[in-house]
Order: sequence, then C-alpha cells, then structure tokens
Amino acid sequence: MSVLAISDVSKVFAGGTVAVERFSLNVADGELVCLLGPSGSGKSTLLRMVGGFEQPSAGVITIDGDDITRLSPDKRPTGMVFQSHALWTHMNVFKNLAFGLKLRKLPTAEIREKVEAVLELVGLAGYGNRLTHQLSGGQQQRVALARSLVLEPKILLLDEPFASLDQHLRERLREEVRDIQQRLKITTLFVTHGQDEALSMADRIVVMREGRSEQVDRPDVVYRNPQTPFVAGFIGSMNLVDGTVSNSQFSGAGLSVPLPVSDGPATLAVRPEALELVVADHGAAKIHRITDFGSHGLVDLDLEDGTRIKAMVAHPDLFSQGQSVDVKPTAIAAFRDNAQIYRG
Ligand SMILES: Nc1ncnc2c1ncn2[C@@H]1O[C@H](COP(=O)(O)OP(=O)(O)OP(=O)(O)O)[C@@H](O)[C@H]1O
Repeated sequence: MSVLAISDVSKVFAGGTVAVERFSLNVADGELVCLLGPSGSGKSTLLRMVGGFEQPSAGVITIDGDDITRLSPDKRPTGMVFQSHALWTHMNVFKNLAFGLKLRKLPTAEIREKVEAVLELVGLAGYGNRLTHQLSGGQQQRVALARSLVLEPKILLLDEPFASLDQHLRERLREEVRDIQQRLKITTLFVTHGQDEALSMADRIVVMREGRSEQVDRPDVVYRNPQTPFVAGFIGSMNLVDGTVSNSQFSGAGLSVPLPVSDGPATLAVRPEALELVVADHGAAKIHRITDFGSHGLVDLDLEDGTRIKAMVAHPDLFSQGQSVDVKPTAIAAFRDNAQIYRG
C-alpha cells in the first residue's frame, strides 16, 4: 500500500526556473526510495515540498490519503534530516532530542525513555550529557537522525545526510541508516547524487533529470535495464556510441555490430564488462591506456573517429599500449528518440 503519493507536482521558482516538472511517485509502506540525479535536477526541491519547506506550484501530495500539500512542516507527519545537521549547539544531546517531545507536552519520564531508546538505536547510548560540539561529524549526524526519529514520523526525509563526511564514514553510516530504517520499517525518501549510495541503500531508485523522473525501478533493474541513454550513462560506467542502423547492422565510430531494429539513427550502449577485446592487425580500436587494478584491468580505447571507450579485462597483461584490437560486445542496449529500442 502506498503511504506517500506525489501526484503531478511542479515547482516553478520566482524568475521562472522550473525545478520540478509534473512529477509523480508512490512510495509504499516501509519502502526506502532514493532520488538520484545530477546537481540541479530538482531532488532537494522535491524533498522540501514533501517536508513542507517549499510550496508546489501545482500538484498534490498525500500521506495516508490525507492531502498535506499546503500544511506547514510542523503539521506534517514527516521528519527531515538536512545535509548540515543544524543541531542546537547550546544544548546537550539529550536536550536536542527532548526538545520536540517537550513541545508535544509529553511527561518527563516518557521523554527520558524515548530519548534513551533512540540514542541506543543510533549507537550513542550514554552520550546524552555531551555537548554537540564534543561529538565527531558522524556522531553529530547520528544525533540529527535521532532527533527526527524520536518524533516517530510516518515518513523520514533525508537530504544528502552524509555529504559532509569522509568516504569511509559515509559507507558505515549508509549501512547503519539502512539497518535502522529496516528495523523501524519507516517509509523513507532519500536524496543523493551518489550512485553508490543509491544502489546500496534503496528499494527503488528514481533517476531524475531536469526536474523530471527518467526511470523508477529497483537498483539492479536501473543498472541492467536502463530505459533512456541518460540513465544508461548516469548509472555505472557505460560506453555510448552514436551511429546508424541499416539492414539490421549498427555502424558508428568505426564499430559494426548486428542490431535487429528498423533502419535509422541509434545510440549503442555497452558496459565495459561486456566488451571483449581481440588483438587484430586492422582492428576497430587502438589501445590508449591500460590500468591494472590487480583483480582486473581497465583498457581505454580509441575508436576510428576518436571516440574513447572503456573495456574491462581479466588479464591486462595480455594487451599493450598502442595495440590494434577488435571489440566484440557480449551484451548491448540501443536507444532512439530517448527510448530503449533494443536490449540483448
Ligand atoms: N529558492 C530557489 N529559488 C530559485 N531557484 C531555485 C531555488 N532553489 C532551487 N532552485 C533551482 O531549482 C533547480 C533545482 O534545484 P535543486 O536544489 O532541487 O536540485 P538538486 O537536484 O537538489 O541539486 P543538488 O544535488 O546540487 O542539491 C536548480 O536549477 C536550482 O538552481
């Protein structure tokens, strides 16, 4: 059952910037959905509209069937964690977490119980008396998460919550947040421009581009079966080659590949791991560079017209710089008019 329904929502800012355009999404109970897209694609604006920090220009947002489109943030059953956590520095951790509960006029004993439970949940049991500046960046971000969770929102909204943290900590917190989210079964909308974050955390990913959703699918489907060239190029590493199809044969940049679609222009998409290289005297590509990662190698290749593509190889020592090779795709997708026309 869907808890959050975003229907045909648009946001046009003063000055005419269209940040979000006719966006619709249903989020199921307990689901974690990532909004993934490049900078400026409208992710934060969309999240802020769900949280009530921004008003939609058009469209409706409902939670459990109730229209919340025009409600102020404090009247919504949502909890938002921002990129910069904005903890109250003059209060200790306990007071930061108790604040919202006090506003709700809960009895002191119950407040203490809830705060202690949520501190335990985020791995900060015993930190109640610390001042927030006595905490590390990761601990502060956990307090920010706890401050949202303690109010028991129906929907948790996370806006790049790990952006200010180093890579290692980010990976750890990613796992912790996913664990907590699954334990509480809390419906979550998560904004990120990091595809690793989205692929590792999400039940579903919304790939956003220029205020619109390009594809909504499970992470593995978004990766294996991108529906547009933008999604293909944005998620993971992908070689995109423009060309034309004639008599079921794709030609472009000196590559020739069977492609059983109607004649016309096409963009061929091939993952580096789906390109086989065969040393040949007058091959379609020339090896520009080989990078040996130990477990595998990555080969940069130049096609006839200078198009640079990448291939992943198991044994990089079999190849050498400057060598001429033929490239044989083992799995391809093809696109025309921004839509997938072939996959095989
Ligand atoms: N308050 C505002 N007034 C005018 N334009 C805005 C405002 N906030 C955002 N925008 C514009 O709306 C578009 C979408 O911005 P938004 O912050 O939602 O993108 P984003 O995908 O979250 O980007 P990032 O990953 O950089 O945070 C951008 O073109 C941005 O410049």
